[in-house]
Amino acid sequence: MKLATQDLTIRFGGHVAVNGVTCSFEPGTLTAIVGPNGAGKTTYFNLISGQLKASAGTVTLDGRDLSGASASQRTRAGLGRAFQLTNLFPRLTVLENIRLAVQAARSGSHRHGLNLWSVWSDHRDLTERAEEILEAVAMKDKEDELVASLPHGDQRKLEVALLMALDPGVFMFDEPTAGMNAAEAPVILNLIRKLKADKSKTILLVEHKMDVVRELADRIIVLHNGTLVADGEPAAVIASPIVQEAYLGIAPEKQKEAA
Ligand SMILES: Nc1ncnc2c1ncn2[C@@H]1O[C@H](COP(=O)(O)OP(=O)(O)OP(=O)(O)O)[C@@H](O)[C@H]1O
Repeated sequence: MKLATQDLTIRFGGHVAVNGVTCSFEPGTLTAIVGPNGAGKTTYFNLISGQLKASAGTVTLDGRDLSGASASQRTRAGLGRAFQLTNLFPRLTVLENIRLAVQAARSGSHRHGLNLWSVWSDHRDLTERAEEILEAVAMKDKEDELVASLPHGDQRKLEVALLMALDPGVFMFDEPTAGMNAAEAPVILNLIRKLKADKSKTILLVEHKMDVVRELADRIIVLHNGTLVADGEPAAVIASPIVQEAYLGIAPEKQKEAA
């Protein structure tokens, strides 16, 4: 799905946190969003996903204007953001949570009425799909554990699993490996690599780790003080003076020395 923002802006009192950002994101492309702390990256995500209402500007998905839509309406329209755990059911197991998400994603396309055979076979299909997803995030061995009892890294992996289960057109990841250990992070990066291979998906990634950005991004956009200051092919954007200075903190004279 094609996602676009037009003049997207939000003010908090006198502070403009996102300032007239116009940008579009195409299927089959992973765009990394980088910028210094406080640049407006998470706020931009919140405006796209509907957690925050814009002061001005629009968000469209395949040309459909979602600016007035709630966060859950945007999710239904195909915008997928890695969920916070408040969206999970803490007293259900890992498998039950993922199965519910798979079911939510399929509802509408699988209506069989009250036929016990189809209810049973649906249940089996949903469980199989949920188990596949748990396998992909290396959590199959935890499927019977209660979500509330999971350590932090597993909870983060489960957020990604939930997003996979919902199978949106647009995937939005906000520092997906933050707080993960050395064994957990590669699992998530691998999943994002696989998603990239599915050319129908549009992927947005807010990420501070430049090695991850270099490897995964097809394109980088840079936010600085809420404004879009660079947009393009990764090598060119990383090499640009504005990124060297504003993001990597290298002063212009040091850039000359480094060159
Ligand atoms: N709800 C809010 N009320 C007031 N100011 C806010 C609010 N949310 C964000 N801001 C401000 O907007 C600016 C952008 O914040 P944001 O969290 O989007 O930056 P970021 O680029 O994601 O930073 P980081 O890399 O540290 O996560 C900051 O100055 C922040 O203090």
